[in-house]
Amino acid sequence: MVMIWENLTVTIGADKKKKLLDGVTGFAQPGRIMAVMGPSGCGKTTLLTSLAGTHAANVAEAGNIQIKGKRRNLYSKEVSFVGQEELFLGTLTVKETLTYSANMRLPSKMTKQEIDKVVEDTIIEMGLEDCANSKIGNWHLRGISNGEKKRLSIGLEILTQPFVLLLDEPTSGLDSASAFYVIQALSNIALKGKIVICSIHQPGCETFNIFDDLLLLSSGETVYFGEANMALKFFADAGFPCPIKRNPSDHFLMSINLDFDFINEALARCHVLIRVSQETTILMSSVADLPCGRRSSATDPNDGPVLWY
Ligand SMILES: Nc1ncnc2c1ncn2[C@@H]1O[C@H](COP(=O)(O)OP(=O)(O)OP(=O)(O)O)[C@@H](O)[C@H]1O
Repeated sequence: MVMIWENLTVTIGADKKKKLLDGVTGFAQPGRIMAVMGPSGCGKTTLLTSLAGTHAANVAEAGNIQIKGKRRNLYSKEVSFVGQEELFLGTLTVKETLTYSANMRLPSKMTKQEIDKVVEDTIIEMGLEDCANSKIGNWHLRGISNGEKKRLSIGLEILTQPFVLLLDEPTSGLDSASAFYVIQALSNIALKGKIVICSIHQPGCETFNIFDDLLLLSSGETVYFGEANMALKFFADAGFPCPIKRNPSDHFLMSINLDFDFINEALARCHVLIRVSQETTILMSSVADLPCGRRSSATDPNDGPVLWY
């Protein structure tokens, strides 16, 4: 019941020499929310659009993406992608926008009452009750807040109940409290048995703590992939302890930015950065049997880093 991406390589150019992603491997489980982090330009959006099957026409993709044991189908309704762009009709209210989209996208055999129920549930799930009847707004009409717009974008995608929800920086431009609220809402969606993966830039401590899993990228390569709460130990073991009072996510990015070759070498010495290998392939094929949901090991402080490949 997992989503797997194996040896994912994305290149541009006729000669396919420039690699935007270089053999990235990982998996995501239902019931868990994963953060994709890394410096600007490291390939976060590229990874998410590849997983969603919506990458630009000028890039070439190689590798294997599977959902529930089957190769990802580009036209599958199981995967939804929420990009950074928000395109709304400013003169419609939040509820009108959701109702319009629900009528267009939900099965035509559904009755008006059933569609209204889906819209109401989505409004509650995304905490949009207070602004349900407010106009979204545009350049000359003051409307809902940026945080509410982000939650509306997510609401539009969860109308169809996708199994996998991919989001590109759902908290960009939000203050820390609004960002926390958005990620909390996404975590609640994951808890309903969905896979949620989102890129995020330097979340605050409280927001970071919501994430179950973390994928850290640098220059299109994996630096860390595992449980989010084990990343600090991972970096400390590799010789990059997080100073007291520094935000962990700041620390990861600062360490990566030091010198990728240096950190890569240090991490490899610790036998924790393991590149795609024969063993990985075997391990990857066995993750399909993992149970869904948050694992008890995440709460056991005596456990070492759980490295999934
Ligand atoms: N279609 C494309 N054509 C050419 N170059 C591209 C294309 N898509 C991405 N890139 C380049 O690939 C690299 C990774 O881009 P990507 O948008 O995935 O990074 P990111 O980690 O999401 O960055 P940011 O945090 O700044 O949004 C960048 O150098 C970008 O310029």
